[in-house]
Amino acid sequence: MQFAKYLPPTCRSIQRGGFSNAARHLAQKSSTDQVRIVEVGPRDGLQNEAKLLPAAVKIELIDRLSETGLRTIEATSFVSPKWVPQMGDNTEVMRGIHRLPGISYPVLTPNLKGFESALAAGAEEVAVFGAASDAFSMKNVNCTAAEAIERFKPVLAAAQKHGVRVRGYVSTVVGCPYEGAVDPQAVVKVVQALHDMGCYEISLGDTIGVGTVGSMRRMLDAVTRAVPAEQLAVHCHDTYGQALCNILASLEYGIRVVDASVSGLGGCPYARGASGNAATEDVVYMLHGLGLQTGVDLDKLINVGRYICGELGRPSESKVNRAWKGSGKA
Ligand SMILES: CC(C)(COP(=O)([O-])OP(=O)([O-])OC[C@H]1O[C@@H](n2cnc3c(N)ncnc32)[C@H](O)[C@@H]1OP(=O)([O-])[O-])[C@@H](O)C(=O)NCCC(=O)NCCSC(=O)C[C@@](C)(O)CC(=O)[O-]
Repeated sequence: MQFAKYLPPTCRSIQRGGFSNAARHLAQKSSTDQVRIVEVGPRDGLQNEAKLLPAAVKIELIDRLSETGLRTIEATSFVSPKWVPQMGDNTEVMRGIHRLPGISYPVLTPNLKGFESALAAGAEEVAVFGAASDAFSMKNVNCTAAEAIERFKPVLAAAQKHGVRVRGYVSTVVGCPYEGAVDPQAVVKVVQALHDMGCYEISLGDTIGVGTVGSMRRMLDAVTRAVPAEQLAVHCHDTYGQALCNILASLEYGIRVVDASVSGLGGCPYARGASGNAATEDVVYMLHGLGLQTGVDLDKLINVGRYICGELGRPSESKVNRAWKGSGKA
């Protein structure tokens, strides 16, 4: 993958009076603010791990995450097992987890078939996933971005009938692994379509983690003009180490829902070379440092990260988790 093509032609200086001023302002103005973290490790994380884990481990992971104070835990996806074999045990996982009151366990559903299977497995919230680039959409769901939107219409109709909440995703919001930089207006088009069809929240995915504060701001300037920040979330992969900066930039726009993956698990099966999401431990540490509340117990989360990394046989991608270990804190 040629990541250099995502860099802006000139290195723009930080706008709006500087990033640290903006962050200070944010912390002062919003000290009582709550940020909801959408934990995507069991789905986005494990869908791209080379090691196939048994359903029992996934269930244990979700149950342990449920004890950390997280309110949304994306559990699995109802996609074709030929496309993503790692999620082939979706029904077993959904039936096995111990659902706690006040916690939502959404699952991904690309089409009506997926929605019907998810419903049968007891899902009460689903997510449809579109993209701002046709090339990525073709690789990911075998149809164009516009065709994917058409497939979502019956899902939304069925969800409404069954009282199921629907979240929307837009992938490749700043860069596509096949097309390069993405025009913010292409993002607006998909966000608007998902909003109009009834998604209660739309998560903006920097799928391959090439975004910078500059490109995120250009995208968010356009998107927040079309849909209120209260109905948006951000989903930042950390390939270039920019995820936390990009999340902080989105907070400046009033976004208060952040997707993250425990210990930075995962990547995207259709974006070779992309690393996992921002690690939940690192996101929580940053948000708490800003005086924002998440309701998440960082000590417990650290232990969940260690549990799943132990099962996968690899070190945590979370810097906070590694530092906690070094400092003997947990
Ligand atoms: C969407 C399809 C199914 C289209 O795949 P297709 O081959 O075009 O589908 P089709 O309708 O032609 O059906 C082909 C076969 O798939 C079956 N099928 C059809 N639908 C389903 C279903 N729901 N569940 C199980 N099976 C299904 C269907 O029954 C049939 O089975 P056959 O007759 O050959 O035995 C496929 O492309 C697919 O499953 N893609 C999955 C892609 C995926 O999971 N990607 C990762 C998630 S997105 C992501 O990670 C990004 C995100 C959200 O995190 C945000 C970000 O970071 O940007």
